[in-house]
Amino acid sequence: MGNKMPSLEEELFPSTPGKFKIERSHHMNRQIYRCFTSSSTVFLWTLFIIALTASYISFQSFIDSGSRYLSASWGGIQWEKQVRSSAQIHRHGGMSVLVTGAAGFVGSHVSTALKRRGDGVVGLDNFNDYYDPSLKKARKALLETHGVFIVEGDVNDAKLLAKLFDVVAFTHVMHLAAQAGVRYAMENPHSYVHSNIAGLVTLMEACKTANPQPAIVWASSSSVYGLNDKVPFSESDRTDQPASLYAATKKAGEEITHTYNHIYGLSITGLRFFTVYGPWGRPDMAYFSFTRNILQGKPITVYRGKNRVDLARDFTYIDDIVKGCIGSLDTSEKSTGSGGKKRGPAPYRIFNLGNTSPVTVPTLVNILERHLKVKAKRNVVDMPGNGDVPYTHANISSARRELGYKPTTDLQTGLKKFVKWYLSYYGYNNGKLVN
Ligand SMILES: O=C(O)[C@H]1O[C@H](OP(=O)(O)OP(=O)(O)OC[C@H]2O[C@@H](n3ccc(=O)[nH]c3=O)[C@H](O)[C@@H]2O)[C@H](O)[C@@H](O)[C@H]1O
Repeated sequence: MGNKMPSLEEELFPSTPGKFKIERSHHMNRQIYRCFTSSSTVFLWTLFIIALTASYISFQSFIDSGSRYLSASWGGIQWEKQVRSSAQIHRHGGMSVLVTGAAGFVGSHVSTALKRRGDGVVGLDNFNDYYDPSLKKARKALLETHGVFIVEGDVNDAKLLAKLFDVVAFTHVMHLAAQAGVRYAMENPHSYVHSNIAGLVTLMEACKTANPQPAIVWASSSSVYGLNDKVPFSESDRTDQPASLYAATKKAGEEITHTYNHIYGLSITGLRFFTVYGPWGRPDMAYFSFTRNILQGKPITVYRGKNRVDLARDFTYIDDIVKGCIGSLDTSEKSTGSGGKKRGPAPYRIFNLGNTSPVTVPTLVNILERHLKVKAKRNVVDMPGNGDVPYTHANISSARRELGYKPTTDLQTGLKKFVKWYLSYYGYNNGKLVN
């Protein structure tokens, strides 16, 4: 009877202090030990899992960056050095310009002109095969002799754009990278969405985030006038009736850039180019492909409009366009935002850059025949419903007033220069192929 069963409380907290001490400390030690061993196990396991996750993530990013450096042609100390040196400004009050589409027709000419007068220029081009990439490589090689470095990459590559803005505080972006061509849009519609819409948005995102934000000048197109039949075309005319997907993406570009101007304070100038031609031009364009076919004795297809009316274009010579581009860069005011925040209103401008004297396509062929001294084999067909418009004619009074734009080259003179370049580039001597 004397052996009373200890209560739970007594077992845990016995009344004899010494015992309590011993018992308690012994018990507590066991508890603490148990507790410690279990929490240390958890702790160690947690540490182990964190370490494992961290090493997995860093391994992944190592693989990612490794493969990026292996597959992409950008990045690294040497690359950054080339970018910085190309962006170097060599005149007082000069600018540093990122030229997208720098290996393209207009891009290569604008880049050369900027570099010549002492501005910093970094090119960006994806060298796609819409037309012979060897012509783009040749333009690149020529630009290198002028000290312009072209980064091989796409405007859809946000990481590359961020890197470029990280390496150089560009004051301006001359955005000329695009999927060009009116009729090709029926063959490959998605390439227009990829370059002219998605690529433009990616570039705008990079520009709005950049600090300082650059001012942007970019290539829209005369094709935005679409079915508008009020001539000459003025910037305030209707542009809501595009005749091709190409035109629709350029018009969308005007709206997209307007949004970035409105929300983020980006300074925007959109240039509506009118059928630009000249040396180092685009082989997909009529004057270029006609020249090739005439010299090779192949027939050319000349489209004709409704009621047998000849098609006509306000053909504009490349040097005039370059002056318009540079005038736009020089007069564009600064963007007002920084770090993605607007600080005040910024300018939003649109200009026609044309020649103001439309010429019919058959007249274009006559001029080429004279310069080439070869008769064309013409195949005249009714214009298929492929996105073409019958006639373009620019009213350039805004550009004249605000940019000092004044075209000086007529089609006859401009084509003479083109033919001279064509013959020497493709190795013709007196019209005969020499290599
Ligand atoms: O101003 C623009 O915004 C656009 O200009 C240019 O488009 P277009 O004016 O269509 O130039 P281009 O193809 O040289 O055809 C010229 C004429 O030849 C006719 N044409 C064409 C090909 C052919 O085989 N036969 C023919 O008669 C044809 O019907 C047309 O009447 C740019 O390519 C474009 O990217 C965009 O920048």
